[in-house]
Amino acid sequence: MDGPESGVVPAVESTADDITAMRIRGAAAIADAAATALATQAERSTADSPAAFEQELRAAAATLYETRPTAVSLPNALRYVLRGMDGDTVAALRSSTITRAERFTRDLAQAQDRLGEIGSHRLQDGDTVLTHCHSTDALACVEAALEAGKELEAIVKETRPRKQGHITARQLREWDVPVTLIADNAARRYLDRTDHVLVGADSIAADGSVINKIGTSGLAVNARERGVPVMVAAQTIKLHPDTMTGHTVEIEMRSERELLSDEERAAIIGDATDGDADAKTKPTGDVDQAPVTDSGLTVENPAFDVTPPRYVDAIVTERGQFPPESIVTLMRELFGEPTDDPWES
Ligand SMILES: O=P(O)(O)OC[C@H]1O[C@H](OP(=O)(O)O)[C@H](O)[C@@H]1O
Repeated sequence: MDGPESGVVPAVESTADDITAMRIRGAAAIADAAATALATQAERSTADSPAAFEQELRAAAATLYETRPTAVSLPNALRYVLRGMDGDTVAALRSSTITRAERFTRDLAQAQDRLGEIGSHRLQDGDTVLTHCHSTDALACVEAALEAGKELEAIVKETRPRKQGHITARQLREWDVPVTLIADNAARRYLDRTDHVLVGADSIAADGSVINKIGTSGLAVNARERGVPVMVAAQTIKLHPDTMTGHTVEIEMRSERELLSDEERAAIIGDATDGDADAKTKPTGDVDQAPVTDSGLTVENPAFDVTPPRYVDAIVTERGQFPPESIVTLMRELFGEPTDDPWES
């Protein structure tokens, strides 16, 4: 149930819209926004019984959960906050939920700082890092290295189609790091000048596979061929508990409009009147159904890919750095046996 009858407040709907449209993006930022939205739901709820309050919170979590499928930090954040909802009265439930969400946000920031410090030890004075997309966890490693007095340079992949590499470049320039911005296709050539490939993650699977922005896997394979180590910066909130029981991570398929304008589509298929992309594609995020076209032109836009563990040298978390093959030990320790999602009841 969605909409006013579910009791979900407009602020939660608006956060969900922002995540779907990627106005809020990046796995950590999404988790932070989702936890904050649950706190807002708790604060503004007009539920008149504990059961109604809990039902509203579950509906709000479900609304947020439905936005994007790949970054596990989102369901991990929702689960964490909902499991802290405790009390026999609406007032007690409200206050425990808000406290839990605030704790989540605080812990998230602290974990990133700690991760950054650990990751910075891998970076030597004078090193050049090559980045893909924009990851606050990856940048935390650079920031900590700079604070330790090391000088670094960066080669920044543009990261089509949404060019999040520009966000990385802007942040690095604010820190005075010399930046060389390159097209994605140029990455292999620049690996000769690279000391570390440094990327973030949206999810880490139990076998140590890294699910990150599309293009990460090709970059990692090329880096291995060139002998350049690949370092993945990922807080433990990126560990995907369901993969311990054999589930795979859903790869988000985004709109073809991120790749192709109506005009470009019309130019390819040779029919200027036939440019309405929405009329020809299944909705964004539906991975089971490939876009359907009546023009013979199919456009696919996966947002993420899977890098097998053999191409990754280290996963850096706030709990230390791990070879990817041993990450499952940390997952068992943190998550134990997976249980049902609290919003699915
Ligand atoms: O949590 P932090 O390290 O900031 O970001 C992690 C990852 O989230 C982003 O996904 P998107 O841009 O939301 O599709 C990128 O794939 C990035 O590597």
